[in-house]
Amino acid sequence: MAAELAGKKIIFIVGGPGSGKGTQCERIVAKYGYCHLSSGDLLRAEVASGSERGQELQEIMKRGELVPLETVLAMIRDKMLANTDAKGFLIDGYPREVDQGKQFESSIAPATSVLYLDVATETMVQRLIKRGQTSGRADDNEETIRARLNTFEKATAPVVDYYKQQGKLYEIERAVAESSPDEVFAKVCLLFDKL
Ligand SMILES: Nc1nc2c(ncn2[C@@H]2O[C@H](COP(=O)(O)OP(=O)(O)OP(=O)(O)O)[C@@H](O)[C@H]2O)c(=O)[nH]1
Ligand SMILES: Nc1ccn([C@@H]2O[C@H](COP(=O)(O)OP(=O)(O)O)[C@@H](O)[C@H]2O)c(=O)n1
Ligand SMILES: [Mg+2]
Repeated sequence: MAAELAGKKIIFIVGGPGSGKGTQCERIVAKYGYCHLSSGDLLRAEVASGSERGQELQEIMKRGELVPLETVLAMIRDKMLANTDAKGFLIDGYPREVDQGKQFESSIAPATSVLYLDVATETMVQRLIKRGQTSGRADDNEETIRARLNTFEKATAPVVDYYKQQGKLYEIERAVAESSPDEVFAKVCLLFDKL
């Protein structure tokens, strides 16, 4: 447990590729002042740095596979410890596996809540193909999108059940998660207003 993070709200933001995690995190930051840490963005920053580690990460991400647990956990921890004045943290796109969640909670701090956006696979495919037209992301192409969805189904879907059993899950059900960002955010606020 990192003492500097005691008492901080820590919310895992979980959902498939293109489920709207980043879109909701932007709105949560604007309204509630949390620190938004997107694991995908942290990894892309390492890739953009041109480091040798970045090149290795890029290869994994282009295959839609998961990078080593220790790598992404260390990146998130460093960023949290550099932002201890934040009132809370949004850990976007993490955990990707149950073990990642356990490692985070034992070595950094327990998660206060887990926000899950449930969106249908084909909806996510269409959203990401559209985003890919402007995002410039190396993984927003149909082949990698399908690989990421497969990774999500196999490795990350169990994370949802794990935190549901722990009573920590706050689910945005499909009917809402597939509507507009405003409607999703209205439901998201019901969680953050009571934290
Ligand atoms: N209709 C609709 N589209 C959305 C919503 N949220 C996000 N989108 C669109 O879906 C695409 C993906 O949204 P992101 O917020 O980047 O999704 P993400 O979960 O962060 O995706 P990854 O970073 O790839 O995991 C974007 O192009 C958004 O415009 C929503 O609530 N409704
Ligand atoms: N905890 C994490 C987060 C992202 N990643 C990698 O980074 C990529 C981009 O993550 P992201 O959250 O921006 O996008 P999605 O994969 O969710 O669509 C993932 O596809 C993984 O290859 C990872 O391996 N482990
Ligand atoms: Mg995102």
